[in-house]
Formats: sequence, C-alpha cells, structure tokens
Amino acid sequence: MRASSLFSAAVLLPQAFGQLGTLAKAKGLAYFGSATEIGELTDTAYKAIISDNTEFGQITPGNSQKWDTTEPTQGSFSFTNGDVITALAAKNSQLLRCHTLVWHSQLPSWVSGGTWTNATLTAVMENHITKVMEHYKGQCMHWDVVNEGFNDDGTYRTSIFYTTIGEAYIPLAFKAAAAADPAAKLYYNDYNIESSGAKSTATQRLVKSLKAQGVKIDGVGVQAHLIVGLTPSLAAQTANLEAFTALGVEVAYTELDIRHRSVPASTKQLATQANDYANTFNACLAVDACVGLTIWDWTDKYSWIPTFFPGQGQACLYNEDFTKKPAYHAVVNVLGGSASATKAAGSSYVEASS
Ligand SMILES: O[C@@H]1[C@@H](O)[C@H](O[C@@H]2CO[C@@H](O[C@@H]3CO[C@@H](O[C@@H]4CO[C@@H](O)[C@H](O)[C@H]4O)[C@H](O)[C@H]3O)[C@H](O)[C@H]2O)OC[C@H]1O
Repeated sequence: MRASSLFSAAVLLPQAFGQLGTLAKAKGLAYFGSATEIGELTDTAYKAIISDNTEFGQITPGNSQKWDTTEPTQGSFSFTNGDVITALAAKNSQLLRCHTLVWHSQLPSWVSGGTWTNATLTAVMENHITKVMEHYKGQCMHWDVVNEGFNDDGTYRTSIFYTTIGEAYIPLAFKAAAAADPAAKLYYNDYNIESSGAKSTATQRLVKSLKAQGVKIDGVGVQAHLIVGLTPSLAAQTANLEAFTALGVEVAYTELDIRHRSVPASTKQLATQANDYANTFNACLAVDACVGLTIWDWTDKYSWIPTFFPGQGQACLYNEDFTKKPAYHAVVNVLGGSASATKAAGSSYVEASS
C-alpha cells in the first residue's frame, strides 16, 4: 500500500478537499493532470480551470511538441507553441509530461516523404530528439520518446522510421534522449495496451530488450483511449500494469478518455462511464509504480474524439459547458474525497445534474 494512502485526504488537506490533483497526491500518486493546447487557452474560463494546480497538478501539450510543429522544415526549429504550454506549467507550478519525439503521425512531409538511408534518417532523428530535448531541458518530468511503435497484433508498425532503420530506431531514439536530458524520465507510449494481449506483450518485449541492451527506459505510458462499457476490468488493468512494473519500469495512464460510441449519452451510459473511469483510477492506485494519470483534455468542449471518431464523444470528466459528469464524482470518490465536499470547495465550478 502507498504510505500516503494510509491517511485520509480529509484529515490532511481540508482546504483543498475534493480537488482531483490534491486528492491524487494525498493518495500517493505523483500527479493527476490533463492535456491542453494553445488554442484552448484563449478561452478564459477554460484557462482558469486548467491553471488550477489543485485540480491539475500536471499538464501535457496535446500537439505543440510534435515533430510537425517543432521542426516543420529540416533543421529549422520552432518552439513558440510549446513554450506557451511549458510557461503555463511553470507559472502554475504544474508538472510537465512532454509529448512526443518519434511518432509515425503528425510528421512534416519532409520526414515522412523524404528519401532516406539508414544513416541519414538516423542522423535526422537523433538531431530532432537532441534539439527538442535540449530546448526543454530541465522542464520535462517525462518525455514520450517513441509513440505507437506497434500494431495491435504486436508486430512493428510500418513507419518511415521502421522501414528505413528497422527495429533499431527505438533503442537509437532512447539513447539520444538519455544523452540530451539525463534527468527526464523516458517513456514508451501506446494505445490498446490497457490489458493483456499481443500489443502489451510486444511492449513488454521491447522494455526487456532495451534493458538487456543497457538502454535507459523509465516508463511505459498507457494511453487509455477507452470506450464506455468496453473497458478492461479493474483486475485486467491491474494485472497488465503489474506485468510492466515487474520489468523494472514505472507506468502512467497518459491520455485517458472514455468515449461513448453514440451521443448524446443516456443517464445509464453516463453511470457506466463513471464506473469505467473509477476502474482505471483504482488500477493505478493498486500498483505502487503507477505514478499518475493524465486525461486527454478535461472538457468535451475541446476533446479530440468527435473529430477522429465521428458520432462518438462525451469522453471527458467535464461536459462542454464545464459542468461535472458522474464520472468526475466517481473519480473524487476513488481518490478519497466526497461529492458534497467537492461541491463546497469547487464553488467556481458548476455542477451538472446527473
Ligand atoms: O488535437 C489532436 C490531439 O489531441 C491528438 O493527440 C493524439 C491522440 O492520441 C494519440 O494517438 C491516437 C491514439 O488512438 C488511436 O486510435 C485508437 C484506435 O484503436 C482504438 O481501439 C482506440 O480506442 C483508439 O484510441 C489513434 O489512431 C491515434 O492517433 C496520440 O498519442 C496523441 O498525440 O492528435 C491529433 C490532434 O489533432
């Protein structure tokens, strides 16, 4: 059991009672946080809530540190957008998860459509990692070094990196990352690794292989873009996290959202979603080396889901109008708070009827 979970949050932190970030820390997690992006920060009501470090003790830039933003043309780096998010974290004393260095998606065409040899693409990849990490050196608690390297069947995903460099692109990326910012924790991050299966097994193989080669890897990021009613059980999620931590790495839920496959959701579906969120939080709390959870934005107003999965949505803890869902209250409960105290302490936030 985590040492700090022996104490009640109500006893330790009465003034912040009911706030998710504060409650998560009182339960022994390093953080609870959310993705955010610069466009959203022009919404003053949104900005006030994401800036509340008792609610969100950590933030992740949803897009601003991706390759197409940071190195849109070869050798020409732009940190303008990412710096807005890192400055927000610093101003609000929030931890920062940095996302992401090597990914098949959101690549500029000069990378994805370039003509490369193993040597030239390796040099380009290493230079990208080095320059981006050096810029943010000392600011990133975690870096998602490689994102989504596997297919669901556990084979390597075809990407410009895999087809040009082969499996070696992953250890090469982690080595470059370790050299660029030795203090940052280095993560492999993927989806559909929330329970056992071919992709989770492949990820475990990767961790073992990196460790056997003496390559630094500190954590596995379990994205957890889940579906209401189809999320793995608490036991399945816990066993899966433990399979990773048994290999000597920490784990984190890095992009949690739980979407309804059709919207608007019924009262019953919202209750199922609340139960699903509770299971994932409970799984993290059950595993000592599960360090935290990040939701992939906190309000349906800015969720990526409806754009990528048309017809689906309402995946976040807060509704579009910033009222709280049953899932929010379920999370408060799991983290040892109480709904009535949440309402009293969170007076600037409006309650949804559920
Ligand atoms: O503004 C948005 C960003 O928010 C967005 O961020 C990425 C979202 O998630 C990560 O990549 C996606 C993970 O989910 C995959 O689909 C899964 C397919 O299998 C299903 O079972 C599962 O439920 C789904 O989640 C997507 O294909 C991936 O793209 C990625 O790490 C984030 O950076 O990126 C696009 C921006 O426009």
